[in-house]
Amino acid sequence: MVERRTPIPVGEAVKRVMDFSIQGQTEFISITKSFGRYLSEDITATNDVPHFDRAPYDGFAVRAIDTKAASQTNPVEFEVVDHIGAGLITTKSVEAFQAVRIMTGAQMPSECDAVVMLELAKVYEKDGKSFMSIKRPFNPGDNVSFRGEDAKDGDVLIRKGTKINPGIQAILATFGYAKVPVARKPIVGFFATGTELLDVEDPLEPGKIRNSNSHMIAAQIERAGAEVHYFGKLPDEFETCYEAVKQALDKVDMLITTGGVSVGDFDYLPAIYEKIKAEVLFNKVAMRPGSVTTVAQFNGKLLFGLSGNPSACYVGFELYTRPIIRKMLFTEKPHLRKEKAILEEDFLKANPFTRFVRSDLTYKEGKLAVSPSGLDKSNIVMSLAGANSFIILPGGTRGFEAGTEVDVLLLEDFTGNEWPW
Ligand SMILES: Nc1nc2c(c(=O)[nH]1)N[C@H]1C(S)=C(S)[C@@H](COP(=O)(O)OP(=O)(O)OC[C@H]3O[C@@H](n4cnc5c(N)ncnc54)[C@H](O)[C@@H]3O)O[C@H]1N2
Ligand code: MOO
Ligand SMILES: [Mg+2]
Repeated sequence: MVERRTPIPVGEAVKRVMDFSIQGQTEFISITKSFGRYLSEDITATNDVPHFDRAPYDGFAVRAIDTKAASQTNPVEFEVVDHIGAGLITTKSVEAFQAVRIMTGAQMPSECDAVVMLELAKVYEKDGKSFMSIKRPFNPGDNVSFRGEDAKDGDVLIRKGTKINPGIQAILATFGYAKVPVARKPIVGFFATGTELLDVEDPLEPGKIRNSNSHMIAAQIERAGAEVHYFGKLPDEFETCYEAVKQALDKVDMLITTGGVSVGDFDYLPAIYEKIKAEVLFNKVAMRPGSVTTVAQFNGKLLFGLSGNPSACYVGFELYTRPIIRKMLFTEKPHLRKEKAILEEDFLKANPFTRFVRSDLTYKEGKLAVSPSGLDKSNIVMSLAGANSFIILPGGTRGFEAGTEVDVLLLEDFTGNEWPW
């Protein structure tokens, strides 16, 4: 008698995975290697930025009070007592009707509170001394970039769990983070199972297919922010698969297999979980594709038995494996980000189970529009290339017409979503 499995709702399956106790770890890496990694601690300003008042223009630093009487008919003259560029500070004390020629980025002389742009000053020499004159008054603070205007010492600037982008790299450098606290990348191992599988470089043979899941999953692991550890492909042989899975578990933080997880005669994953005494969290989910997705735990490690069918495998990873990886990367929003979009074409199939349709989400005149990126069957590979999202069609619904607003999950987003969607 074939085993009967009871499907559980997607939300329950997600919860069982996310309740699994697994923590991220911090490592410190050079800032030069930190782009694209995830912060494991909040980043706080360690000083004011800028940490001194400075000139935002090339010009003359003056005391605003000395400029009050300046007008078109009454130029006011200043003696230029020093000349500084960025990185230098003046040693002069600026007295009434004196100015320092100052370049963008240089620290303001302490007595000065305004900068006259070069274009507004008339420059000349008299008796071997430098002078400039202006024909308009300035207020205190005019053309000054103030200490702390960009950030104040102690400000929390970036939350842990954020993916480091080029702007964050600039912030890390600004505050002297030569070593950056980032989440250690979880090591995600995986096997592709199936006697039918050929390697990419192999010529086709009758009954055999090239192993596409490995390359797809490797990229999904990387996109999720984890480290890929590919153990290779396995034939559908119980002992071989059992030994391989058992030994691989020591080398990884979690282990994925693709294929061999359904009720077929050569689907050995269920028996392997039993033999290693793994606790199965679920083995049937009310979703399409990916209903056979199985998750088990053994010795503090999760085992993801993803379907062999490419589309089902892809969806299973995004819904269950990616969020737990993201949790280990310290984010508070580990799930795929959900948005609403207008369905661009009819999708008239009924949905006994919740359906995750691989789809192409675009902007149309300021709104989000979405359409399936190919055939909606779990064995289909081609629809995956154009998929940047999943349309969620709830279980128990009949069909959806073009123009309907639907929920979509974003695959290329790195901010994420809290649970529930
Ligand atoms: N009697 C039943 N049969 C099936 C059921 C069921 O409930 N009762 N479920 C179906 C569903 S739904 C799915 S999904 C598949 C899941 O099968 P498995 O996860 O056991 O995967 P396999 O049987 O090993 O392979 C399925 C399919 O995928 C191809 N495959 C496998 N690995 C790869 C790979 N690395 N690259 C590309 N393609 C791969 C494989 O050749 C098969 O065609 O079971 C249904 N059957
Ligand atoms: O698990 Mo299967 O992918 O539902 O088609
Ligand atoms: Mg099978």
